[in-house]
Amino acid sequence: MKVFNTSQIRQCDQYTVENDEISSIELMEKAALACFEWIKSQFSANYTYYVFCGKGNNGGDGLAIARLLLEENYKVETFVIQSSSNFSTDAQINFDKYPDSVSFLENDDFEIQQENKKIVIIDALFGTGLNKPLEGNTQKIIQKLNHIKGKKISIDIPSGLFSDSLPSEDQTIFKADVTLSFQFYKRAFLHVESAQYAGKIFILDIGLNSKFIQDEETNNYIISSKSVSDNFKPRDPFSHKGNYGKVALIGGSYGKIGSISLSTRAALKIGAGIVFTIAPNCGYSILQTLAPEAMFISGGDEKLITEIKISTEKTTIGIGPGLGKEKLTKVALEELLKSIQTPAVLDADALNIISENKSMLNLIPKNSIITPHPVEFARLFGDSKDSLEQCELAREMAKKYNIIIVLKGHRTAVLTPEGKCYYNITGNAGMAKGGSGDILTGMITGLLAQGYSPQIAAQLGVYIHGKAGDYAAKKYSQEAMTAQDIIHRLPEVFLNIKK
Ligand SMILES: NC(=O)C1=CN([C@@H]2O[C@H](COP(=O)(O)OP(=O)(O)OC[C@H]3O[C@@H](n4cnc5c(N)ncnc54)[C@H](O)[C@@H]3O)[C@@H](O)[C@H]2O)[C@@H](O)CC1
Ligand SMILES: [K+]
Repeated sequence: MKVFNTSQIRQCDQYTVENDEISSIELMEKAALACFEWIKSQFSANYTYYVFCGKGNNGGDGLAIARLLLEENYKVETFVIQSSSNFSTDAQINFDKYPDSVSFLENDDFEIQQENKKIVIIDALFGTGLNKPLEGNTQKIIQKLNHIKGKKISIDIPSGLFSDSLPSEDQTIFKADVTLSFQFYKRAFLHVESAQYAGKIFILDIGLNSKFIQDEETNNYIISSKSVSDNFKPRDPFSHKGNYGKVALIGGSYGKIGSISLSTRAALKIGAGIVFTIAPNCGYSILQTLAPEAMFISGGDEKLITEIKISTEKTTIGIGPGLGKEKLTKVALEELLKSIQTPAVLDADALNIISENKSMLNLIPKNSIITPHPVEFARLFGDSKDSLEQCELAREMAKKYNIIIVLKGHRTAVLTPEGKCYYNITGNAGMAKGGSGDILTGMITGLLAQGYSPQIAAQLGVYIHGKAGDYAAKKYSQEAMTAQDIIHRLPEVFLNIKK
């Protein structure tokens, strides 16, 4: 699913009005109707709705929503911000059509009866037309709204937030519980510094022109459930284990055998045919017990990996979880990287070793997948001022080193050597725990071994990992779920992809 910037969304709007049988006012009505239907499905008529509108098209949406609510006998109070600018053409039409009186706000002295707890505040003050951070009365109005208790819904985007950039710390922005956005994810919804204002995001299809959407180019995408199903390869009834690849997960050190055992189990559970684990000897009994389906290969020493004895020709390597950074381990990693010709997966301490020996970056085989979290990424490639800047740096590094970077975070992003960014929107805060990353490494390595291209293995891996995490949270709660629970929920994910 494509992510467009504000100017592309505006062009798409315009293209739709010029090429489809729909006028801009009809498009606004369609957008308002979609919001109204969503609101109706979630809230009863017992709520009082306070609708705050600006004078642009976002305000026009708000006025139309308020009218639709009134027409179905919901209790509605509508406010319009008084400003020197005129209503946009379509907002004026909706203002004229509004069947009740509205209150014009010159400052923040409006009242909302809070003893009646059932209130919904609808923010239709500013949308994608915001041209600078809010100040003066508009700023005060939003600050006051942010202190009022009630359900808060932003239309299209929280007022005060820009679609394509991140806010400064002192920027005033409406804090929504829910954002009902039209047709597309906005980049601001995909970065933690701005997404926190949007709450839960629902994308409402308002039928914008599909040819424009198909033809218009972008470098940013959402990994959709459809693209996952389209890329998924069901197992062939006539196949044998050799058809599903050979994996070697390499990692673990004394006290950190758990991490490589999680990777091993994830690789098995995601469908890899044959799985080896290369770990220090202290891991032997643990691994043979926790993952009896996998074979153990000694890493050469009791407590750390000092040698990696595996033919890399037909084996897909995933290396890093719990590996440690001992000098002998570093040498073993270096030797391994020099010997691999095919894409591998590098995580955790494998990346930390490379960040302490930057020349090793050039040893990473072409089209390999690295899976750093933001701190590991910064160690490898330097600091960034925020997550958007880090994402752009990752895009450059993916191109420069010809690798796929899975930048883990609130919304994990997969950056490709062609400069594309694929955001993952599955997953939840229950996954922000030790072990989640080890599992992701196992999953991506297991998918790569099964013949998925590195880019697709990375995309499927992050999507499936997040989705399994969502099933785990549903069953065990975000608080109580552990990384192992993510592995246990993989069956639900596969059964659903197949549906
Ligand atoms: N994308 C789409 O397909 C559709 C978009 N629509 C709506 O149109 C919106 C965009 O509308 P507009 O381009 O009219 O813009 P907005 O409604 O976001 O804002 C423009 C208005 O806000 C004022 N303004 C901008 N920045 C300000 C600031 N910092 N302080 C004070 N005033 C400021 C402008 O003077 C203007 O009056 C979208 O967000 C969406 O809600 C819908 O009507 C239907 C279809
Ligand atoms: K808004």
